[in-house]
Amino acid sequence: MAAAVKLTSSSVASSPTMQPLYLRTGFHGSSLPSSSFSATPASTDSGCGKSTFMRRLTSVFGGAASPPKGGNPDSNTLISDTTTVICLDDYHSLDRTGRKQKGVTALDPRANNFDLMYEQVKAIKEGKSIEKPIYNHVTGLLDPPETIQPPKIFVIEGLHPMFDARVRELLDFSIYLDISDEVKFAWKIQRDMAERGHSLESIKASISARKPDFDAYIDPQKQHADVVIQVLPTELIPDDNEGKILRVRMIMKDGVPNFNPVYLFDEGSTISWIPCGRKLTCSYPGIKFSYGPDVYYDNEVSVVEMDGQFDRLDELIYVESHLSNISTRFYGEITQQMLKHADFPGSNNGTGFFQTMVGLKIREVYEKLRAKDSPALASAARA
Ligand SMILES: Nc1ncnc2c1ncn2[C@@H]1O[C@H](COP(=O)(O)OP(=O)(O)OP(=O)(O)O)[C@@H](O)[C@H]1O
Ligand SMILES: O=C(CO)[C@H](O)[C@H](O)COP(=O)(O)O
Repeated sequence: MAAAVKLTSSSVASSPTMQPLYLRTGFHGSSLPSSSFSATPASTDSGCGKSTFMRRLTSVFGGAASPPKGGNPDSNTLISDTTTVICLDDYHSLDRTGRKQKGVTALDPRANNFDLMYEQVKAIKEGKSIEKPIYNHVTGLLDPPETIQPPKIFVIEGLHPMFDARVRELLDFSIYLDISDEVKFAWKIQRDMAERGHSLESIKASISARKPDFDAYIDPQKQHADVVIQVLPTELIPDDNEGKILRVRMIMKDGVPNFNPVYLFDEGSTISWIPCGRKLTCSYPGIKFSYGPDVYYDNEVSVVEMDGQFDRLDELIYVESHLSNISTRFYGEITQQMLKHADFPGSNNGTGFFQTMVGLKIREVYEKLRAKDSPALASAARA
């Protein structure tokens, strides 16, 4: 089963930043059905946290992810025991020079080969290996292809995981990381200025140059996602302009097969909860959770929201125990995952918390699909 997760991050798919991440899982091998599970952690723009989300996701399935052994050192692919994550940048049809000559950005559909993307995602779901191109981010060139074998869970992440209707149809689950302009800017500064030596002007220019195509081609994909993780500035500090405290909303489509939205206290009601006090340590400005039904792009959705940040991750179990439909295998699994990756960006706020929950949801969707195809195999996998 392959899950195609698209981060319209997150992705995985920047002002309002969206990154698409696609996760697709597929069965292969003679004893397995040819159908596959595909999920897409949605995609967002560059620098919106797709990679971080992918690391949380693959960790839920166990095993470390690494590039294909003995292959191109600039491969964008990550392989672990059960999951293979491919980056849709590999379907750029124009290299860096070609885009410059034609005056198009990588976000423009004309710079991407959607026919090949569709054919290859379909082939993986059918249990066939593919010769996938590689876009080399170091040289800006298209390198010779690499062989991708069909994994159990196939994740596609990048800018356009939900752009092409044919590819969308193949996805078993999809996620979009929707980062607001303010937050995207703060993250870009943190990484590109502090860590990569870029100037403030060049970061602003790069965001502005991408914005028209981002709004035209990337952002609209979020309407197709099963889950959108929206990252906004806090509302707990009036006129906050630091962008360090975040308000994060997990928007979950109702009625998605094999997926039951997470809820707080009482399913379907509208809740506002301040968990700070004897069981949860909170420093200024505190933490506020909200939950309730809503409508998003004409779809009925359930939304869980967290504004603020955790002081102590070991106390997270208190919050976890008040959430339901979280798809954990044992009491405290979310807290355990958060503690395991305490050094990842966003581990003290709703970004890490909700990304972890989405990882568990993808695992559950995968297992349910698998159980339908082969009940015996699914129970063996859980054992
Ligand atoms: N949840 C978060 N909280 C705070 N900062 C974050 C978070 N996620 C990502 N960042 C910041 O954004 C940067 C980029 O994260 P990451 O590498 O995961 O993004 P990406 O979308 O994969 O980027 P690219 O596509 O450019 O490789 C991180 O170095 C960090 O500074
Ligand atoms: O949006 C991007 C990745 O998500 C990149 O900008 C795109 O892939 C082009 O790459 P490069 O900037 O290395 O030429």
